Amino acid sequence: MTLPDHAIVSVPATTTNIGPGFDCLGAALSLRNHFTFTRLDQSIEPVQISVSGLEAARVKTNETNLAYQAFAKLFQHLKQSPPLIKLEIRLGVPLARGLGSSATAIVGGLVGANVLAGSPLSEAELVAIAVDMEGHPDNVVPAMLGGCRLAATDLNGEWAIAPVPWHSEIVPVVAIPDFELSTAEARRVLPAAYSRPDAVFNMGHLGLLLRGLDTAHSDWLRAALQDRIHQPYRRSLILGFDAVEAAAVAAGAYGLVISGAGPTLLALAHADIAPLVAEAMKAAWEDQGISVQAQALHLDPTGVSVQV
Ligand SMILES: Nc1ncnc2c1ncn2[C@@H]1O[C@H](COP(=O)(O)OP(=O)(O)O)[C@@H](O)[C@H]1O
Ligand SMILES: N[C@@H](CCOP(=O)(O)O)C(=O)O
Repeated sequence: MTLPDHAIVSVPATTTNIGPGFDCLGAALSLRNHFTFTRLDQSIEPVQISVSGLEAARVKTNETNLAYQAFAKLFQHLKQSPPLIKLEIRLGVPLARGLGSSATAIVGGLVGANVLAGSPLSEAELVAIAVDMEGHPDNVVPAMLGGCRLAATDLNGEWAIAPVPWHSEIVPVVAIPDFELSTAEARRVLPAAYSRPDAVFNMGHLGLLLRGLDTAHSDWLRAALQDRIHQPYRRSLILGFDAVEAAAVAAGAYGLVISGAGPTLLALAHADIAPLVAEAMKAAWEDQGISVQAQALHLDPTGVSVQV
């Protein structure tokens, strides 16, 4: 069998948690990173990496690059040496902002390696390795599969993944500030255990959110976006959170949550007012002296895609 020498892998950004769905709910968004893998016959280095686009200078160009680490991990899983490659990365997803940039790198590297290896692994096997590398499923699952997804383990510890219907009138609006917050740092502030009232609060709100996303029932959505598992501990890491939340709600959003581990803030809004909500969030954050990019996005239905 002749193995492919080339693969262009495109992976969407993701927004996760969406209020009460900590570490289990996430949705793919209409921003993408591209990873081009080309097999080399000869090279002094195992990988030659170049990065272009948004904040390119901040991405590592040696073997510690996360996309390359994922590429090498897949060959390690196959008990093979990774081929010599050139890896070209084109960035459209801002780094360390709570939009799943690390998940794009993990999914991009694993899928690129699988293509160059002749596609020996199934989608489910790739998802399992990706979750293992990322440490939680909510980014890598929608990055791989597209849409909004809920992921939980089954009785054997395998991932049971359900698509979450998302009403077309509900628009995700993101405000992306010009400062970073690493996911590892934002996880360190979380408690190790929670009270029964807090657990019950989040179970009820996650259930309500799933029904609200399906129906666009505004009262359910307004109530559902509350959370007691991560946001109470993280909001103080995000200067301007209260002002941006107040502005989004005043402009008519159903509510505002931290996207992933932050610092990007995500409002859900009816399609008719989404651009106004984006403007209000941007103005409120700029009033705090912070540069911000705000935009109404849409859900990415596709997930990872490959051109050989
Ligand atoms: N396209 C990429 N290629 C290689 N590594 C990346 C890429 N995007 C992100 N990373 C790595 O992931 C880190 C950010 O991960 P993380 O703190 O989890 O933030 P995010 O919320 O964006 O996933 C970056 O500092 C970088 O090391
Ligand atoms: N559930 C995770 C999600 C982290 O997402 P990221 O996009 O910030 O990497 C968490 O909340 O820690």
